[in-house]
Amino acid sequence: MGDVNNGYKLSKKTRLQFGSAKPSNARKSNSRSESMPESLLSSRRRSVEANEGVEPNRKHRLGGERRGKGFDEGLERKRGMSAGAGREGRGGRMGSGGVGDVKLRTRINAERRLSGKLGKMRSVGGGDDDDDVMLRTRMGDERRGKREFDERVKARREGRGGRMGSADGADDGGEGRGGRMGSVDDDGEDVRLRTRVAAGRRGKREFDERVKTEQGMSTARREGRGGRMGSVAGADDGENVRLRTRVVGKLGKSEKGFGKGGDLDKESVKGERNRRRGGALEGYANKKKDKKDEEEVENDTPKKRKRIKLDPYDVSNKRMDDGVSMDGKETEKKVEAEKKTEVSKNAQFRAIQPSPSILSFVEDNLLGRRRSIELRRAGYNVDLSAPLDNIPHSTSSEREHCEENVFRNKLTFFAAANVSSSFPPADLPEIAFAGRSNVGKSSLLNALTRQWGVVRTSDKPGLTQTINFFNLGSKMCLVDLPGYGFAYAKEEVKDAWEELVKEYVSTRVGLKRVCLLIDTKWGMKPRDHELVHLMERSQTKYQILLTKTDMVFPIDVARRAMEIEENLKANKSVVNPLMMVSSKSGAGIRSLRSVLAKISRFAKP
Ligand SMILES: Nc1nc2c(ncn2[C@@H]2O[C@H](COP(=O)(O)OP(=O)(O)OP(=O)(O)O)[C@@H](O)[C@H]2O)c(=O)[nH]1
Ligand SMILES: [Mg+2]
Repeated sequence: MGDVNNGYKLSKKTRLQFGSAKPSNARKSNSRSESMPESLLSSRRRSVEANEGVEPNRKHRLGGERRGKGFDEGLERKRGMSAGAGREGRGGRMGSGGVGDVKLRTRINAERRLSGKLGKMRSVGGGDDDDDVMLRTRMGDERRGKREFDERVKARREGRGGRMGSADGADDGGEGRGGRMGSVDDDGEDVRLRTRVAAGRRGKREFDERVKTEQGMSTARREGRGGRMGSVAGADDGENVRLRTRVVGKLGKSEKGFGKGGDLDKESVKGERNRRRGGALEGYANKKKDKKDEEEVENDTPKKRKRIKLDPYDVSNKRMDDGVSMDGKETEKKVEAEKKTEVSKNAQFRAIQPSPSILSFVEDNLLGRRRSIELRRAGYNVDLSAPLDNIPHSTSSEREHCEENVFRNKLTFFAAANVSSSFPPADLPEIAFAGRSNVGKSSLLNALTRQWGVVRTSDKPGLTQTINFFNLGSKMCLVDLPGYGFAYAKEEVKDAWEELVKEYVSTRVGLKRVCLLIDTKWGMKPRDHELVHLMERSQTKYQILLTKTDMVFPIDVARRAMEIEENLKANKSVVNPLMMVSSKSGAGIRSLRSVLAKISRFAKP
């Protein structure tokens, strides 16, 4: 057993180290081979065991020398082959050094073949066996086949055309235009494959030609040439129908889009489409149409449209100008209505055409709002209070005396009454001044007598709360009445004032005239009319005085005067003319003095 191991080890060392053996390696390998199982021992060992009777070491040495000699010869041959035809792939074998080496090389070659390196390897040792022969034959065939293939490709690139045939196969009857890649072994399988590929190319080519033709025909239809799409292959079968459908879809047009002259085999396309859908849509459409017809037959009367009923009190659906009453807006609308009424009254007021006498009176007395420069041009000294009550173009720095002698007397307060029983005895002709609160009654007394400060005045309505009697000398008595209407006083107090005034103007003996003061800006109010009716009933002479004329335009002063005269022209107790005054500017004061002086002059005690 130890010889066998030594023979195995020595042959390997010999191959690697040209036959030299080393005892140390033998010992090492011996110890290793003892553990090697019997099944793994190679045929090489068995051949060594066949040389029994020879000293193992000597046999090994002789064999190694012989093998070394044969190896050298094989190596020389191999070098020559490698430099010549061996490199060109013609094969060739290296010589064998011995019988044992044949199987070893065979084994090594088999291992190398398995590793895929066979095509490039050369046999190290000699010795031919069947496997190597077959292997080399196959390798040579492959090399030849590759070489021939390369030659064909080269010839084709140089433009010689033709087809790439197989190395040893027959031509399969191709068209010759396309050029075919041949296989090394042109057997039946290759023929079928080429046939299939060629058929696929022909199919694609025919499809492209069809598409091109149909595109040309569709262009011709657009240009009005009409015509019908035919089948490229002749018969109009299902394949052509599908093709046209694809072409139409590709062009982005339905068959209807080709115009009236288009004869695009609509039935075929429609049939194809229905065939795809299975006719389900058409059946559904027909059923729906039939059902609609039945409903129309049953209901002869046309359907009524649904009308949406709107809630008139629903604010959310209403436009703003619908006039719907909304919370908090009723009062606003009332105010707006009143404003409209006021606007209409103002419009009526502005439509009044004053009489020429009134207009001339207004202009002569410079009534209405005037500018100071205008007053200066008229010769009045604007630095004085109530300048228009002065003499125009006066050189005196002081106020001239009143032209009416009666008004040159001193104004003296002598009685106040809040009830009728408190009235003083009527010894002098009395002239009373009545009107709404804050209309300027007390101010007018001061302006008439030019004695400012005798009668108390205030911008606060309701200052005068009793009937105040003033003597103007011994000739005349001036009476300041409390106002009526709005005042800063209690309602019952105001009612008492009104009753007292009414009693005084209706029952007072010695009352020669009641000057009813009316604010020029606002005109007569209902309470003014009440007092007018009362004086009409009591036949008390009254005369209308427009006050605060300096607050409005002259034309409006004339309009107001005209308006009041028109309203009171039917009254019998009213004394004309209507007087227009301004305690502030003094306009119309002199005219009023003249009127009142006549009363005192002609009044009987
Ligand atoms: N611009 C202007 N203001 C006047 C005129 N007359 C009076 N006033 C002012 O009107 C306000 C009221 O004047 P009064 O004379 O107190 O009025 P009244 O009628 O006596 O008022 P009662 O005593 O409350 O009834 C005062 O501030 C005056 O200055 C006028 O002709 N023009
Ligand atoms: Mg007063």
